[in-house]
Amino acid sequence: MKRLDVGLGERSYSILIGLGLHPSLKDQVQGRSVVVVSQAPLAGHLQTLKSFLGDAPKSLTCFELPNGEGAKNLGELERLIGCLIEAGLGRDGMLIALGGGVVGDITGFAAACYQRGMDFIQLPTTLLSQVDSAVGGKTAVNHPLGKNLIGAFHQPQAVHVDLHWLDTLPDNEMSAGLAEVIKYGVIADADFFQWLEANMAGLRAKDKTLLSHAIATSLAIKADIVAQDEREQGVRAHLNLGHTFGHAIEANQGYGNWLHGEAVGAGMLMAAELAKSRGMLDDEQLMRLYRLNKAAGLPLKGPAQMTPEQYLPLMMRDKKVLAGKLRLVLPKGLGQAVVVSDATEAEILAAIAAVQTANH
Ligand SMILES: NC(=O)c1ccc[n+]([C@@H]2O[C@H](COP(=O)([O-])OP(=O)(O)OC[C@H]3O[C@@H](n4cnc5c(N)ncnc54)[C@H](O)[C@@H]3O)[C@@H](O)[C@H]2O)c1
Ligand SMILES: O=C(O)C(=O)C[C@@H](O)[C@H](O)[C@H](O)COP(=O)(O)O
Ligand SMILES: [Zn+2]
Repeated sequence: MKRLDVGLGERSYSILIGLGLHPSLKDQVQGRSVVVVSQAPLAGHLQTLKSFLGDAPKSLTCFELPNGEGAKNLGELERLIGCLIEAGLGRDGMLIALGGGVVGDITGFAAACYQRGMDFIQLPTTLLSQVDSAVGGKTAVNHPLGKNLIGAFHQPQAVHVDLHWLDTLPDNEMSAGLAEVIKYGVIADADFFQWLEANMAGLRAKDKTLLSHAIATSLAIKADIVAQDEREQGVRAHLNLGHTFGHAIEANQGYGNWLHGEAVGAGMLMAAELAKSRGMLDDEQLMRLYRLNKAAGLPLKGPAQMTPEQYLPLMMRDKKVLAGKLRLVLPKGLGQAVVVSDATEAEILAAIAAVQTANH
């Protein structure tokens, strides 16, 4: 079992990564009224969780969210809050998110809102949620006009990562998670990027030793950044590499038609093309990113029907926009990132077009 700590003073918590659930999870729910939020594909894992918790909770209610990104909306949030009220949850209750980023983000937001704030635990079951969304306290639902536009910063009490959960995860969801893993290499760790180049096939084959290393390295980077800048006033923006483009793709295509990780994968290439045009990335570094995304099974282009011009208004809804100016995260070589606020429309359109016409 590996343990990492997210150091946020009184909001600090631990991340436990291993095969099987850690006994401390039982202590965390002991004697409390619990609502577990999950989805249909997790039915087997939900049964295992219920058996593991046994009679530790005072009561346990299950709430099933519909499948897919389309469920991360205000209507489902209202339905979930209705379930909490009917289950008689008070502020001393506990929410558990058993699922991927969709379950984690909406459950976290419900925990932030319900009775003005209650505890919740993240049990992330997709690779993406294990390396990224379960940690850091960004909680949200989508608005039809933009991703994650309604949300709050609200940290979980604990994050438990059981590698067994990934056994049932479909291949395209593994690839989506690998996009965020690659992101950490690009923004913060050139050695990790190189390690990913050497081990991508093994990761896709779900080798547990490799996955454990990739998850722990990713979360160590994320925990360090979040501890420095919980509310994204500075360095946390680096975790958004590729997302200004990627969120535009998700909103344009209709939520769920492009997976978040797929859109981020294409978005990272667009940011990298822009960085190359500014001399911040050389040809070889750019090619390495294309090759690594390809090895991860990620798309190497944005949606064919989406024109570069269609990206711009959606990108302007990004939460990093300040004083009406778009701020973009760009790679600076491999292993570092910077935020720029002077990218012109022409540069952005050219970067998108470069990805759309590249032949890799
Ligand atoms: N809060 C953050 O910091 C943060 C970070 C990254 C992404 N996100 C958000 O996360 C969401 C994407 O999360 P995701 O990629 O986990 O997608 P997801 O939550 O939609 O899960 C993908 C699919 O896999 C199923 N599934 C989950 N675990 C499974 C398992 N073990 N076996 C079989 N099926 C399983 C789910 O039911 C779902 O159908 C997006 O909404 C994105 O905006 C948030
Ligand atoms: O934790 C962060 O900070 C991130 O940016 C992680 C991203 O992978 C994640 O998709 C996040 O939800 C995007 O943030 P947003 O503020 O653009 O919604
Ligand atoms: Zn993301």
